Formats: sequence, structure tokens, C-alpha cells
Amino acid sequence: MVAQYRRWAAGPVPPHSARIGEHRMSVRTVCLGWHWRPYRYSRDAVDVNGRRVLGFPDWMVRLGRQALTAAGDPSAERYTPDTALVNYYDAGARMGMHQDRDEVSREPVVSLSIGDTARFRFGNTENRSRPYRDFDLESGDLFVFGGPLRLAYHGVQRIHPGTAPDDCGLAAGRINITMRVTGLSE
Ligand SMILES: O=C(O)CCC(=O)C(=O)O
Ligand SMILES: [Fe+2]
Repeated sequence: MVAQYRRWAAGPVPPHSARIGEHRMSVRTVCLGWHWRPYRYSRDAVDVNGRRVLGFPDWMVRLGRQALTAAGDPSAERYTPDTALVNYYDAGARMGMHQDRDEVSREPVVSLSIGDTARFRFGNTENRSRPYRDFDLESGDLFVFGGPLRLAYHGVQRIHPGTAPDDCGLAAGRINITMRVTGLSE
């Protein structure tokens, strides 16, 4: 997966820190299938270099189905994600509390983590504050946002540097992949 990441990052659209108002996100994102920028998706990376993003790979559709099967979703075999946001976190990166709501579809979001452990905050669907739960997402962990918690607020509080397993292929930092169904057509 890390080797794949390097190929994606060397592709037509380089990893990019999206700008939200006056601020730049501390993660760097490369997208597959559809390009995300704050509040909307497009085929072309209009806020980076205008190029079309790489296609969403079939093997990742299968991986998404396996993930939902593992999470006990009875409709796993119909799941057909069409975009992935692949975020790279360095030791100081974080992500503020937000909802993933730029998709028209409310199909689940499948999250996979590789590399350093992240302290993740998973909250409620109403607002950014309590109740929430904090826990660690480690390399290899799968997390699914689905059903009534599809729109739960969530964020990454911090990265724990130096916690990546030796054999994960990533010497430093963290990669998080979220697969999603945009619900968009051309
Ligand atoms: O890095 C994570 O675990 C979460 C990423 C996330 O929330 C997002 O990309 O929308
Ligand atoms: Fe998110």
C-alpha cells in the first residue's frame, strides 16, 4: 500500500494541503477517482494544477467490500466507492473536528491507517463537542463510518511519532485512506 501511495503521489496531481478560508490543512492529500477540495468534488484538481486525478482502482472497490464485510455490513457486496482521499500526516499534522458531508451519497466511509499511530476523536452527529471518544488508530486499523454515525464529527488530535511498525513500509508519518461514494456522475 505504501508503494501504491508513492505511485499516486508521483501521478498527475501531487499531494496538496487544501486551503480552508485563510488556513491550510496540515495534511497533504492526493485523491483517486474524484478530486476533493473543501466542500466539493470535481474530476480535475482545479485548486492544484488543473489535471485530472488518477482513476479509482478496481482492487480498492474489492478492498472496500472486504472492509464492510469485516465490519458486518450486510450490503457490503453492493458497496462501490468511487473516490479515495489519501492523506499524509507528518509528526506535527492534525485534523480538526469535521463531518464528511461533501458526498451526495450517505453510503459508508471506509478508513484505513498505515504508519504512525494517530489519536483519533470520534464524536456525535450534532456538533464538535462532547460526547466524543478518543482512541488510537494504529497501522493496519480499519474504521467504518456508517449508518447513523455516517455524519459523526471526527478529527485527528495528534500523531505519535516513531510508532509505525518496522515492516509497514513507511519510515515516518501516517497515511490514512478514506474510500467514499460521491453519489456524483460525470
Ligand atoms: O486520518 C483519519 O483518520 C481521518 C481522516 C478524515 O477524517 C478525512 O480524511 O476526512
Ligand atoms: Fe473525515
